[in-house]
Amino acid sequence: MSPSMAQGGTGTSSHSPQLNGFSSSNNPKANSFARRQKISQQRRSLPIASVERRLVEEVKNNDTLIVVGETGSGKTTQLPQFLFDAGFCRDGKTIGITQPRRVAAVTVAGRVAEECGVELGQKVGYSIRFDDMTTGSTRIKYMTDGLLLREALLDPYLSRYSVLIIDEAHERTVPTDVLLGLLKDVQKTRLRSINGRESKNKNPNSNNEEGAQSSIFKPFQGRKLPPLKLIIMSASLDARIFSEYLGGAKAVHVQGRQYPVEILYTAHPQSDYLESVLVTIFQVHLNEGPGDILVFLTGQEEIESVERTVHEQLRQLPEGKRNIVTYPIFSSLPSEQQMRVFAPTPAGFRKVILATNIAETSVTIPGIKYVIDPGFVKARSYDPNKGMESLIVIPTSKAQALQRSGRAGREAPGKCFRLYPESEFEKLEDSTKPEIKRCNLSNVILQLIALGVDDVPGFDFIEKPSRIAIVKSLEQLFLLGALTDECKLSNPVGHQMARLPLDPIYSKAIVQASSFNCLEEMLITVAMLSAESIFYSPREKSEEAKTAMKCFASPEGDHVTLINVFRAADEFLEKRKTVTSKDKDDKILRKWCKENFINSRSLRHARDTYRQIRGHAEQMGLHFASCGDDLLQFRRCLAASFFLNAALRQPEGAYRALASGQAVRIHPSSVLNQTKADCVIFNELVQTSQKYIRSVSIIDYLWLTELAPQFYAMAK
Ligand SMILES: Nc1ncnc2c1ncn2[C@@H]1O[C@H](COP(=O)(O)OP(=O)(O)OP(=O)(O)O)[C@@H](O)[C@H]1O
Repeated sequence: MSPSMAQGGTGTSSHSPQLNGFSSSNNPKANSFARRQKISQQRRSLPIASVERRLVEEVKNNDTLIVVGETGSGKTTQLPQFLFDAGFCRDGKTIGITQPRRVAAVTVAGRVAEECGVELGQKVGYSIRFDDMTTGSTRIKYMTDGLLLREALLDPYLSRYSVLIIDEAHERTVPTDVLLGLLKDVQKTRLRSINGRESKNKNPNSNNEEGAQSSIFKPFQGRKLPPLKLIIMSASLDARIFSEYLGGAKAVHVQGRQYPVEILYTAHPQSDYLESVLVTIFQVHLNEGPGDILVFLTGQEEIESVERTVHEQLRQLPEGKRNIVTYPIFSSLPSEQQMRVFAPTPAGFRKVILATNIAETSVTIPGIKYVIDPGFVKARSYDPNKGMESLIVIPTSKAQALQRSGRAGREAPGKCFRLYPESEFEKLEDSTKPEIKRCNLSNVILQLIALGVDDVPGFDFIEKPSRIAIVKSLEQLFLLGALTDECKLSNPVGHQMARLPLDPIYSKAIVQASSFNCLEEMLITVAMLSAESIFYSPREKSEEAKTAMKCFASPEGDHVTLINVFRAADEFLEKRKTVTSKDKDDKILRKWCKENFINSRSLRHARDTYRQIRGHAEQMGLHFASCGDDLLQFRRCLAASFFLNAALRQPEGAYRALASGQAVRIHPSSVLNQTKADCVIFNELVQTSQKYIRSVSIIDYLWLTELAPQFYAMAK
């Protein structure tokens, strides 16, 4: 396909190409005084600036407040500063703001620190898993919702906070939903600690008044705690649902947006949205004025494939028009690489950012004027009856489409190209189905129990997960040995599992590996499994890639194969002895990866993750050992950990997953694709044309009854 080919229907109006003279909002040479002036003027022009006084009054008068305002109106960056200025951090208290995504917490904190003229980590900071940029002086703290939930494990009353803002609540991530229930309770407990003061949310119709329901926490006996102000915030929120849940909380709407975003639809549905993405990128590049492009795709593989094709097609353009630089951003990309998308666009170039929904909410990426939205997202899906979680590509909701278009129009007017007809937009769901209704709950349940919630089905969820999903997850935790018969954390396994920031099945594998003398191998395995697609196979070199993979392939399966890759990279670096400079290491490793058809981004992610979980395991005092060449021991540990994902070969050649009874096949990317092992364990089930299992290793069927009698003795 020629990049200059115009495809009817995206509705772009033609502009004469203006390929030179791109400007970036982040000129590093700008004099700091001028920059401060500019920022202060920008702040004053935000829609939220005109309602500062009113918002502060509303927060003073209401313990819980819902704030809804257009994308880019200034909620995330300004409201915490208004509250700080109004004295909410007196007595050394902190204002905490949660974000569903790490990248948003980090970049917004950076922006607010700059607006306040302070160094990041002083008055303004952020805290995300494995990265804490706060100090004793931090008063405005951005963090992920998951991190605040973990903080609650250490301080159930979250006593350092005077205000907690749950931002982007429409995303309805599991941690956000759970936090809402917990924070309601923290508010009640804190109020009770000050002479049973009445809540300031006065709603005669509310059946959720303070005291109507008993606290999940033990009665508070101790010092008086200041009241907690709770603010729920989003651009695309059905305020009614939240208000009803939060005892009739008041909703405030911030009117207006800073710059308009023109929305364009295709005339017809697109049969191949990736093709349409490519056409639209080049159409914008060749026909529209200056400005960077943000494209939403569903995952790493798709992003990397579009990135390659953009570069191939660029070569076909006249020399003066090849001025595109591409940057990917997805969750498993190491954070320094994620941050590259926020850097100023090189002079004379147009930046094209290829992103998953990681860049959908909260972030402001300087320079973005055009958004291309094919309308799809990869979402978790869970079938509690089969106990199987999978990732599927589904259409976005209207709320997501709105958030995506809101990434343009933040510094100047923008355009959003939705690659589907307007009639399709009308058919989209209004909001995204809450994650808690479509994922395995064992992780969150383990955390709730660790927080002291005894009656998980009775927990005050904003929308209750199905009873069967709760029961299945409790059953899974019990089978993993995390819970006792009384549904308490077991000692020490359950407590150890709750301390590890991983899915329980992986926490169990790590705790278990310690007693199988193969902790090192299991840490590598879990780290490698956390990265998407370690092997990389370009279409035009698929035979070479297959040969390269054979050098690492183990007849025992994918887990040992992944360990082989990890260790080969380590040995290679060791031989080159380049530990003096991380940059040099990275460069050499990238070259090695390229030669061996390994995805260097994924390997770097795995190496980072390995270091982080190893740190946790060491802190917990787990017995650190390697089983060396005795991989039998390691495979027995795989069976003892992942026994819920075992499959038996059937006479006709397919496999049957033992826990769910589903017919599955080994994925073509597995090293065991051609083998005829009788019994295997796996880590992932993907549904494409049929059900495939990925990350597969051979085990002995008898190990299951020996090592997991709690399940296989029952199942017999
Ligand atoms: N890193 C940044 N660089 C430049 N401008 C920024 C940056 N962050 C924020 N801004 C400016 O501040 C405005 C308000 O951003 P803010 O994140 O507070 O809005 P919001 O209402 O929370 O939006 P959303 O609902 O999309 O999260 C942006 O539209 C943009 O003009």
